[in-house]
Amino acid sequence: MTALTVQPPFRVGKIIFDLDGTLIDSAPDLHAATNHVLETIGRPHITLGQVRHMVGQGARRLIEKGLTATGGRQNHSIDDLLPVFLEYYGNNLTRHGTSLFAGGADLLDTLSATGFGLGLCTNKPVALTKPLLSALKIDHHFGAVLGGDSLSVRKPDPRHLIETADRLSGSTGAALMVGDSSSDIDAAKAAGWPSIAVTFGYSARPVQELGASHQVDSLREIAGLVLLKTQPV
Ligand SMILES: O=C(O)COP(=O)(O)O
Repeated sequence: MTALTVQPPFRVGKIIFDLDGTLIDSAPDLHAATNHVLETIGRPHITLGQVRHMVGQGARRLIEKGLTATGGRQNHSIDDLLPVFLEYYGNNLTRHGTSLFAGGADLLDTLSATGFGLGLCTNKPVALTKPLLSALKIDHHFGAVLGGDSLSVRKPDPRHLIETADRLSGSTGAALMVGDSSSDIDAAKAAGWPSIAVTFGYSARPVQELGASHQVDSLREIAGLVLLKTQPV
């Protein structure tokens, strides 16, 4: 864990997680789906490293960035390419190796057992999020799951986080956001929440510049940090 100068004492009953780049390494399958779209319009493939920095603002933005990286938008319509992406990705959510980051399963088990209300707030379409959580066997931990299309707003709009927390039943008190990108941390700041940024995710910006309350180099650090600084309320 990297200690920052400001360390507010967490006192939260709810923890909201981002998905891609935070709990799961989904880049291999997002990479394959993006290249499938590019292939259908005769564009060259892009690398896994490029895709890692393109994830976090939903499927439309990923396709747009894939086009930009391979010659520009030109006359291609995202509306036409989105179904191609969603069909391929929906059929291949874990085929190329999408998996939990190290320590993810234990972390969720510990937090659930301790009584935290856990929510998931991602910019991924919700219809793909739920089967992915099931495939990775972590769906039962989350009392609320919101995707990028669940509301009319999405991260970095704080209402996406706040609504996720509000839909958690049986837990009260303030919430903590755990994420990897500026969308996550900006949304938490706008909501007035503390946040933990993971350093192993997909942020295009250096994580220390995101302004999170804390940052961690592994999911394994979070239980100790949260249990140390919070009492579920
Ligand atoms: O960009 C996406 O599809 C999802 O990204 P997120 O899970 O980091 O919000």
